[in-house]
Formats: sequence, C-alpha cells, structure tokens
Amino acid sequence: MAVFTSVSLQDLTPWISSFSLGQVHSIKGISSGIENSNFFVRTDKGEYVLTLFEKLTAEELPFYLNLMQHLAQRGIKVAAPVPDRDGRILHFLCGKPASLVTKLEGDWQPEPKPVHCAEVGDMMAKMHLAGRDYPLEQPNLRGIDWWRKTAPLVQDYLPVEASLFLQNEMRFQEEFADSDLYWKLFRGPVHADLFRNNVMFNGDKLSGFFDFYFAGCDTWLFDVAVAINDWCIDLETGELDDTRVRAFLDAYHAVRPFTLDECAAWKAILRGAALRFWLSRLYDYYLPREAEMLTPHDPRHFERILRLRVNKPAPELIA
Ligand SMILES: Nc1ncnc2c1ncn2[C@@H]1O[C@H](COP(=O)(O)OP(=O)(O)OP(=O)(O)O)[C@@H](O)[C@H]1O
Ligand SMILES: N[C@@H](CCO)C(=O)O
Repeated sequence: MAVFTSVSLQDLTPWISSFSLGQVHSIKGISSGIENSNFFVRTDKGEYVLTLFEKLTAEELPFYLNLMQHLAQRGIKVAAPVPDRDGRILHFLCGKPASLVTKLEGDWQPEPKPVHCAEVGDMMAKMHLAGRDYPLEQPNLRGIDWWRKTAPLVQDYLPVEASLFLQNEMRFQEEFADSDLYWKLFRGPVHADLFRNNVMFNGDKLSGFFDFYFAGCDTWLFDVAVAINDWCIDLETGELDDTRVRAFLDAYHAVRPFTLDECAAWKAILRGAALRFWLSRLYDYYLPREAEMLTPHDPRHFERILRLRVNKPAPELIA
C-alpha cells in the first residue's frame, strides 16, 4: 500500500476547477511507490497522475517540477507537470504539496532487452543536452556529501569485513572527487535514479521518464552509471550483461559522444553509483524514519554490485 494520504472525489473537484481540464470523473490510488501518495485521475481531457508529496516540501519541489517542465518543453519524453490557468505547477491538496502530471502510456519494463536499454541511453543523452540551459541549481542531495554523513551512521551495523570495505570505498571516492579528472567531467541536471521502474514503455518504445525527485546537478556520467547498474545487470548476481551495456552506451554515445576524460573516469563512477544505493538502502534498512510503513529495499543487492564493480573489469566506455 502506498497511498499515505487519501483524496476523495469531493476533495478533488474544487481543486481541479483551477485547471482547464473540465470535470473530474474518477480518482484511483496507485499501490506501488514508497515515497509519495500517487493517484490516477480521469477528467474530460484525459488521464493524469496526481502526486501528494509526503516528505518533500514546497520549498524543495520547484527544482524538480520545473526541470520536468523544462525537459518536456524541449521534446524530452518525461512526465510533464500540467499548469493550472495561472501557469502554476506546484499546488496544495489535503494539506500536502501536490502536482498533476501527464500520464505516460504503457508500463515499466521489468526484464529489459538491448532494445529497451538503447531507448533509455538515447533519451538520457538527449535529456542531458536539453538540461544545459536549465536555470535552477541544486546539487545531487544523495551525492558525496550525503555519503560522507551516512557511511559512519550505518557502518557499525555491518560485519567487520563489510564495514572495512565500506570505509575503503569511501576513501577511494573521496580521492576521486578531489582529482582533476573528476572536475573535468561534463555535469548538469541529472535524474540520478533512473531505474527500470522509473521509465515507461509502450511495447518496445519508450514513452517517458518519471519520478524526478532525486534529480540534482551531478556529472552526466553518474546518471549513466546509475542506469547501467540497474538496466544492464542480471538481478540475481549483479553481473553486467555486456550486450545490454553496449546497447545502452552506443545509443547514448550516438547522441552525445563520451569524452576521453569520461572513459578514464568510468570505472570510478560506476563504483560511486553502486555505493550511493548501497548506502541509501543501508540507511533505510537500519535507520528507518518514524512511521515508515513499507519494506525497505535489500541493501545486499548493491553491496554485491559494488564488490563486482571493484573486482571485475566493466565493459569499456569508448570515446
Ligand atoms: N507520469 C506517470 N505516468 C504513468 N504512471 C505513473 C506516472 N507517475 C507514476 N506512475 C505510476 O505510479 C507508480 C508509483 O510512482 P513512483 O515510482 O513515482 O512512486 P513514488 O512513491 O513517488 O517513488 P518511488 O519510486 O521512490 O517508490 C509507478 O510505478 C507508476 O505505475
Ligand atoms: N531506486 C532506489 C529507490 C528510490 O527511488 C533503490 O532501488 O534503492
């Protein structure tokens, strides 16, 4: 269950009248998702997704919502916030910040093939280019500063060997973040959480990216690495599937060629992307927030992935 705040048709009817969407016909809670309350809403004009933000505040939301709007206006396939008659995309409903976005067609792809990975690589590269003139700035709030604060909070819950592994990996990432190479990488707004369940497909055609609420400014390569570590792996073992990796990277490269610096940084960034989710899953597992209702994701999945990225060569990035 993931509707934390209930919204009735009676709540919605006066609210929707500030949009040019006609009458509202139905509202239906969406059971998946662990961060927000989401609903499918049908009006005279079609179907939309209503989100009530359970943790993010009205001060934090403009970066994400305006980014989605900016990308949609530049032809990137994303869930687009629907403006009301005054052009506003951030609202309040039932005491929570709320927004209405376009409903993407189709479903997410639990077992991606190379064709799906290529679609995601292609659209991600287009998204990075389209984000270059996005005027708002916000760092990736799950970037190295957060890793630095979080690692000491979780390491004592781990067996000694895993705790030492985590500390070594943090040292490695600290050194990498201080290197000239790191600061030469292209950066800008990135999704930073583009897992399989955050992309819709209509058949084999990508219909859009959604759930931008971990987006921030970081290296473009970090976004690529986060996606590769989910889209192009065997979920049981965490091993990379070379065919899917190539399909993803080639499609990305065809739109926005990788640089020699990015090729040199690739392995370190792949490790960083695995470390980020190991840490967040450890944090959610051992230090659940008050009133947390849902089962946290398994942290060992990303520990396995990180160990593989450290110990095994990854398919190379080619400039
Ligand atoms: N724009 C959209 N179009 C179609 N379906 C959507 C859209 N946004 C959300 N959904 C549906 O709602 C579900 C939950 O959304 P989402 O993944 O954003 O949940 P969340 O709780 O906000 O985040 P999290 O992924 O962190 O759990 C998705 O799996 C998808 O089925
Ligand atoms: N994609 C994250 C969840 C937050 O959206 C994870 O799998 O740990």
